[in-house]
Amino acid sequence: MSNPLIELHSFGQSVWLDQIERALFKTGKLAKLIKEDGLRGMTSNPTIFEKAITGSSDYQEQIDRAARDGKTGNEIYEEVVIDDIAHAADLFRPLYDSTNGEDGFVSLEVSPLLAKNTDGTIREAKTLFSRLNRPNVMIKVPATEEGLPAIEELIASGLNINVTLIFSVHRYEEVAEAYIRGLERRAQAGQPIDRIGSVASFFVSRIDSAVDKQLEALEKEATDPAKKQEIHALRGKAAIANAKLAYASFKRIFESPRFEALKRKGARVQRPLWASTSTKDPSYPDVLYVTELIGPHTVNTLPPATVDAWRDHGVAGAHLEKDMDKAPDVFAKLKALGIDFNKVTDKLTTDGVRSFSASFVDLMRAIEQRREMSLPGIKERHVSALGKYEGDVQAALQELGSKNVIQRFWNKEAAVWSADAGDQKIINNALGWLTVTDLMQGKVKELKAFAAEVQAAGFKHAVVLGMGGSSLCPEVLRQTFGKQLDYPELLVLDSTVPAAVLAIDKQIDPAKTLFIVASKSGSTTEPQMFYRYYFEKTKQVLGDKAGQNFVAITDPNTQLESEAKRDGFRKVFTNMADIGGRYSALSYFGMVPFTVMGGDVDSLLRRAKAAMDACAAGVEPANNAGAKIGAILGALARKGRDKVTFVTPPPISSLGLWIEQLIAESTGKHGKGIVPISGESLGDPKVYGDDRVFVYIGVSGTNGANYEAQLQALEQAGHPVLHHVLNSPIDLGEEFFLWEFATPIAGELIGINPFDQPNVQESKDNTKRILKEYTDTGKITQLPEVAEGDGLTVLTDENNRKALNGVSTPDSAITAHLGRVQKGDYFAITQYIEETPEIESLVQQIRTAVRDKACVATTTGYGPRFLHSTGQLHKGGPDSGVFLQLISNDAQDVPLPGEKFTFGVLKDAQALGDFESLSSRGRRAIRVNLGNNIVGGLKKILAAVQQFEGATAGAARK
Ligand SMILES: O=C(CO)[C@@H](O)[C@H](O)[C@H](O)[C@H](O)COP(=O)(O)O
Ligand SMILES: O=C[C@H](O)COP(=O)(O)O
Repeated sequence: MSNPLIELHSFGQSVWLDQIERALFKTGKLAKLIKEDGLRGMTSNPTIFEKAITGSSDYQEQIDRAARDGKTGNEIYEEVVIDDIAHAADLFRPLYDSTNGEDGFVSLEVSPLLAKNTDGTIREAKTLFSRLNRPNVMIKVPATEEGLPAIEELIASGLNINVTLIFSVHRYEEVAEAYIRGLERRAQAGQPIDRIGSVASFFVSRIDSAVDKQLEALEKEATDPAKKQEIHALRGKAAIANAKLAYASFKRIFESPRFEALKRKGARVQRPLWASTSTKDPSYPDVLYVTELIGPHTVNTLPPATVDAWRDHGVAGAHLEKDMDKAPDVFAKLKALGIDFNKVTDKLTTDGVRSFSASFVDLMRAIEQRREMSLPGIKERHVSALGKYEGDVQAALQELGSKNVIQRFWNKEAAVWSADAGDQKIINNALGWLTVTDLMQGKVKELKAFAAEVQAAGFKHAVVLGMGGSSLCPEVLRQTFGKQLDYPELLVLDSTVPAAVLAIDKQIDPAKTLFIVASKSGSTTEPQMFYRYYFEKTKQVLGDKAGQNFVAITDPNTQLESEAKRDGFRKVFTNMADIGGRYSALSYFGMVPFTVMGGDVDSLLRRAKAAMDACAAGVEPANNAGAKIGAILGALARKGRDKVTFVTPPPISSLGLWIEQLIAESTGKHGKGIVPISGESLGDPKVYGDDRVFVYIGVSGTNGANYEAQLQALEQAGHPVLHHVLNSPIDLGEEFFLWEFATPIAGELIGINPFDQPNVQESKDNTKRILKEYTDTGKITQLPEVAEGDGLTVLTDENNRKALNGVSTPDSAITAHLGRVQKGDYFAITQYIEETPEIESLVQQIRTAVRDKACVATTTGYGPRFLHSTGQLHKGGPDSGVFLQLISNDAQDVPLPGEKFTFGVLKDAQALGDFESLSSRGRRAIRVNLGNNIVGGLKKILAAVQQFEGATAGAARK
């Protein structure tokens, strides 16, 4: 009996298999298909690989081995797919050779995340082709606009290319043109063209699925039975008609004199390859897209079920060229019904890229998950070199054990931290974060559904409007993971500086932006103002639909919750009330923005869960990952090493922003506190006093090695050094939990309540008073001037002025201020100015100069952001801070709807309120007004600091 699969070849059609999985080789099934069914090639795509790799255990051993060898997720992916493609290509090689390169090809697609990136596609295609190093491999490139030039270039470079995701005849023709141009370039350069293989994968069934859906709706709407019938008759017609038109173009193009010239040099036609040829509508024959598309110089790539169906009951015949002239009628009828076919094919292209990308991302995440399981656990990745402090830390761990602190912590006993009834009330309502990871793991589905809704609504940006605990985690995640393909870009606004607001304005279109108003209390001034400002702007473009561009994250029953309901917000995420701001990273506050930006929330929470387990009640202090960090910080702080210096290289360099708030706000009170130092560059051991402990947190396989020598030198100089090596950036989930757990442990050891922030309110109250003064009088009282000149003005309160000893120029005021720094102090630069790369670089240069000249720890913080972070420590912590507040004039101010004050006035009030809080405590502080020229002013401050005579590490100063 003849085999219908083999018969297709006598009509000029090659059957390829649209499938790959390791079992095909292991069972010998592929070899059998080639031998017995005349299979002549094979195609893969990201969805096929995703199903193969995640759906069987065949790949696990290889992934585990590669992970243990230190390979990244991407390297593992390439290794696995390259192995499969190579294996298949080797099985097809005899056919390739015997047909002189006509058939026997196996295709591997470039990452679909490169579909809009011409250069990236070219680079990756060349890498894959050369790594495979086999003549019968085709690299698949999507037929996007950006894919077309890549196709031409790759053909010209001598690669075999399978062009995928072609839906329209117009795009098909562009693909053929790119192929021919590529060949012409080669021929002109005198290179051979007889061994270049290429197919154009024209997608079939998806056309019917999309058109039929529209026809079904129209049929439902139609009342006239004849009309209904006419519409019904068009179902299942568009895909084949479209393919026939593409085939007509194929013939015209490849029978043209232009191609004839190439043919004479050995060129082969670029065969149309029918893809997406399994039947989707069960009411159609299961071999519909095989029967109708049989013709010379074509390929049909069939999934296994269609191969089996055709073998079983396929009847071959030359149908493709039948009724070609009737194909245009189908489109004329669709047009008459109002169906825009171009729109259909455009959408199919976009959806096709999106769906391959989604498969690819899911696959990478699955590999990552598997990789994680084979990698060292938290314990093995944490190393601490404590030197002479080892005994102190052991004693602290014993103290924790004897007081049963860990079990009591998990039992949520407020008495661990305070005997005071007021404190206990706060603590009892602040420990929800301990178990929020479990809760959030149950909400992943809800979060992902929301992200899909946001994606489908076409938002280009998502902007978090919030402060401190409600914005810092999203800021870290945004900086770490960056824009994800097909998801809105995440931005965070946590500044009232007009230039910062304008910088966001410049980037977004309110009509295409999702605003995430994030405020635990729901009444914090800044998010309230941001909300008002952007709601007004959005109303101007969307009218009473503006609420659809807003979501809120807030506690139950807050002012924000009722406003969100009033304004018709798209959604309100009601967070758990028993989680304080700085402990809310793993709750809705961190996870909603992360999911909306397309982040891998599953993995992040899984990593947090692993950290939770490593801190569990049953794990004794010495082995308890979080308790150990807490014991080290607490014990060292008690020994005067209270400056925890974080070294966090890219890609997680922003992590310090988040940890800084957690530690400073939790421990900086009642004259005590641990001072987090983040973002300070590493220096020579001689610039550090004996008040430091260093914490390196880096991602394995990145640039950690660059820091090794410096960290070792610090260790040798007697500084305690902790190392945390993350397997990948997604381990931030682990860090979030670990530091949340460690900080209250350290707090217990130094004797404070880590869950309140008694002095934050004070600056907020000052701000309110100053704003009232402004609305009543139209101005803000200024601080007294100390010195003025060269564009800079130095201002401060009476006590500080006296301490500066009659200085007359800004330079001398700055150096005199530096002269007040003593051993064990920290120098804090608090800048209420916009953050640009140039400004940030100058601020860091000033900071480094201060550290190196005065030999003290330094911090920097953009206002008003730091008021919700290190601001608590500045006021409530030890009197070891020396402050340099920087302000400037605003080149452009931004009015606030419904208020008499502007963003600029609000920022000025916040800066003054902050200064007054420091002043009322007799803190050493000056303000420098940079005037209109921020960059110029910063350069002058830098020069002044550089003039400072300096100190040697640890030297006491007056
Ligand atoms: O593009 C090629 C071959 O070049 C195919 O692998 C192609 O990706 C597949 O046929 C389709 O993705 C399958 O689509 P569908 O049947 O799921 O609609
Ligand atoms: O850290 C928290 C900030 O002070 C903001 O508070 P909020 O979330 O209540 O607006």
